[in-house]
Amino acid sequence: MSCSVTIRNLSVCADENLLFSGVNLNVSHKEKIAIIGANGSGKTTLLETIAGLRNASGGVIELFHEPMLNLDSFKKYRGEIGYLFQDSDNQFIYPKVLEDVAFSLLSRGVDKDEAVEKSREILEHFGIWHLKDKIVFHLSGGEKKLVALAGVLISKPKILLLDEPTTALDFKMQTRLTQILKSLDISQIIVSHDKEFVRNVADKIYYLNENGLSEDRAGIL
Ligand SMILES: Nc1ncnc2c1ncn2[C@@H]1O[C@H](COP(=O)(O)OP(=O)(O)OP(=O)(O)O)[C@@H](O)[C@H]1O
Repeated sequence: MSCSVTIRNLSVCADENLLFSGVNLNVSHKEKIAIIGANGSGKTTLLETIAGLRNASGGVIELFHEPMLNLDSFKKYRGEIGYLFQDSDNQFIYPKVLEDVAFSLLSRGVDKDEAVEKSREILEHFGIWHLKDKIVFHLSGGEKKLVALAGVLISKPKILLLDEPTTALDFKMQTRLTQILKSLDISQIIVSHDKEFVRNVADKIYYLNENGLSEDRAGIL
């Protein structure tokens, strides 16, 4: 089976302290997996390392079967990886919703009318077209999350990394997000404390601690 992300014996330090070691993971083409674990166990750090935003201390990350030998190697796949940050405010580049969602297409040279049309499509699909002229920083936490996700998905990444996607979402928004993620036929790595949500979305759930990832095969976590 074709794997989008393969991790072998990964270890990562923060401030020279070993956070975790022995992390092994295969995320196949279109597979959805979730990572849970205690506060401070390194879930966000692991996602950042997979995205090439920080250095590993040891081990190998392969994207699309190609080993990422240094942070420069990740550049080739930057357009294939979508990253939804834990704090949506870190995601926004433009002050207005429509401009922000269109940004990644415009930055790739897509013509303005086409970028606006694609933005309209995704905002309508998410049920938030009415927010198009709002200032992103004035939105509710849940609205911000959906706008940020629209901005990530508009460029059609092949791998989606999501850090605590349900934070600030009420039940209705969470249901909407669950439907959106389940309908996406791309590889997803979801970091979350929300076990019910990940059971609904993910094919596999892993628990992270300092000794690596263990899969919750029995469904007891
Ligand atoms: N750039 C950094 N410099 C120093 N320490 C860091 C850095 N990034 C993360 N850490 C530390 O590494 C540890 C793991 O942080 P991380 O955010 O990855 O954990 P987490 O499992 O995502 O936590 P939470 O569930 O609370 O979001 C924390 O103790 C954090 O303070």
